Amino acid sequence: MDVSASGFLAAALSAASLAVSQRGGPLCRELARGVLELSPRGAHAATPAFVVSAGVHGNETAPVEILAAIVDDVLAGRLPLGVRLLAALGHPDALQSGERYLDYDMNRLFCGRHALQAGAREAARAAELEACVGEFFDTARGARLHYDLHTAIRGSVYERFAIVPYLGGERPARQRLATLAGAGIEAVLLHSAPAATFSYHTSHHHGAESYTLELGKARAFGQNDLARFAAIDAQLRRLVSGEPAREGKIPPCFAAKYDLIKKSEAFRLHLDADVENFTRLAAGSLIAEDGATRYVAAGGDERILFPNPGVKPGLRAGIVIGPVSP
Ligand SMILES: O=C(O)CCC(=O)N[C@@H](CCC(=O)O)C(=O)O
Ligand SMILES: [Zn+2]
Repeated sequence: MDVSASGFLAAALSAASLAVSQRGGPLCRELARGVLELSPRGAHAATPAFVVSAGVHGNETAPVEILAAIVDDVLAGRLPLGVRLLAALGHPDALQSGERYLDYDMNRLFCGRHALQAGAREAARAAELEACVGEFFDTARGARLHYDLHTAIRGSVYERFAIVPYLGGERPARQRLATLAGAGIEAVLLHSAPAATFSYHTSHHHGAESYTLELGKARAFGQNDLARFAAIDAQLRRLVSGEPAREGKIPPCFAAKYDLIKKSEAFRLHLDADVENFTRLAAGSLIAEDGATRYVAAGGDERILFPNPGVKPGLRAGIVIGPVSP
């Protein structure tokens, strides 16, 4: 890592305990490496419980810098705390090496899926994070919110977008979409099936209002232009301090139609190497093929999200999406 880290981030990266004064400030409990629970004095069961995670992928560093600065500000008394906050730096070892993952994509290992990849370093960490959020939400009787902060490998037609985990066929309330817009979110993808992601885990197993937030392009520590993240930073600070969230105009919504699954090493993606997320797919064009399986665009404003032929066989190599009304 080529930037000097301090406070919460430095402690997580070096696997050291964070030295926190417990006098007067919020109550502070370290649940695991890089996982800190902060509670205002006088918090009770109905106090809103907010999980903010970042760095589930080790190459996505801007959200980590933002979350770490917020935690440091709360601990130093520069930002008031109005909720119970669980701040989680997802994968400190991958953050150290600047890689998306070390052995296996951790955002495919939640909902107990880690048991199927027991040898992977991410399996143990996914299980640990599941235990931390389980303990955190266990006593929460008020609002439960989870923002899992990411950045994307590619550029995007919509620079900042939210992914709503599958809600069993329900649509998120319009007010929730307005709150995402207030965080600078320009488009929303609704998943159409369960997944083994962190946001689906907290939504499905803990009844949280959960999102994966894609906030820009993935860059290494020291190379982020944090001004591009000002809207999410401001919204997080409002939510953490218990102020009303800012709302904006309902963003365009899309739904996942199907995943491009890389079944074998024969998988070929037939899109430009630099194609952006949310690029329209011309009707009838060949998107990808994998042996005898051919993925052809159906038209009707179909678009591509997260195309990545480099994933391990068995995993998602892209999502074909289409517009839906919010
Ligand atoms: O840029 C990419 O190809 C991947 C960015 C990323 O990490 N996205 C998340 C989305 C999770 C979800 O579908 O909720 C991921 O792939 O894990
Ligand atoms: Zn990610």
